[in-house]
Amino acid sequence: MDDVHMTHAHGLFISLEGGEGVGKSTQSRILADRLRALGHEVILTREPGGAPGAEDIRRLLVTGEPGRWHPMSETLLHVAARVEHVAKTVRPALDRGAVVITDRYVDSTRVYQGILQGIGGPVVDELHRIALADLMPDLTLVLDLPSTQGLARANRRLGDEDRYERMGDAFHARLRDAFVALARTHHKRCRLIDASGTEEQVAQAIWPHIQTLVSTR
Ligand SMILES: Nc1ncnc2c1ncn2[C@@H]1O[C@H](COP(=O)(O)OP(=O)(O)OP(=O)(O)O)[C@@H](O)[C@H]1O
Ligand SMILES: Cc1cn([C@H]2C[C@H](O)[C@@H](COP(=O)(O)O)O2)c(=O)[nH]c1=O
Repeated sequence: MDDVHMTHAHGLFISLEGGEGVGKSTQSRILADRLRALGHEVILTREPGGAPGAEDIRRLLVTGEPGRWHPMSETLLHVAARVEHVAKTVRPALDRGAVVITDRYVDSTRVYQGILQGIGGPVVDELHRIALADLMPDLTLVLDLPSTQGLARANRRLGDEDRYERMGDAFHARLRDAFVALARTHHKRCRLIDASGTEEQVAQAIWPHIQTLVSTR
């Protein structure tokens, strides 16, 4: 079942999703630059993070040992970070008509915690309904790349924020499959993008979807 919710009135809400190192940050930046060049106000943000309290929570999630949290604690930390992010950054920007581009959002919780860490999709969706009033992106770009290639890219620029990268090869292979399945399930909102080309090729694959979205608003 698809899940398009139009719970904001003015701006455009775009999320980028996928496994580690698929190019979400790179493509978010390219997209923001292109939209700004057309005169749009663009807020480029990320999860976990994107607001002061959410960035504090991010440190708890992306550093340390892979098993440091119970999966439910981990889920609640991501939801708490998202509440701060949406309240302080996303909603105010959408309310004044800006384009918000976020590097990860609730689909990451659905896949990482809901599927891979066993919390269950319905539990994640219920938490999202309670805590975020079901706010969903207008468009989600799911970047797809074999997990070994993504991890090789990600490992080139790792600092100490490597907790998820250390969750193992099998975890990351399953992650890719889960994102592809999610994109197919939520096909009205999601676009599956082949992320194996150059930065420019991937950006060219993304742009027509953005033009369609902007022209229909
Ligand atoms: N199309 C591409 N081809 C080759 N390298 C790329 C491409 N896109 C991004 N990279 C490089 O791969 C690395 C990871 O890219 P990026 O940070 O954009 O990915 P990400 O999906 O945001 O990663 P993470 O989920 O780990 O934060 C960076 O060093 C970036 O320069
Ligand atoms: C939003 C969100 C994120 N995660 C994980 C996925 C990533 O490994 C890290 C964030 O690191 P990035 O380099 O900024 O992509 O957090 C998660 O497990 N659940 C979530 O909801």
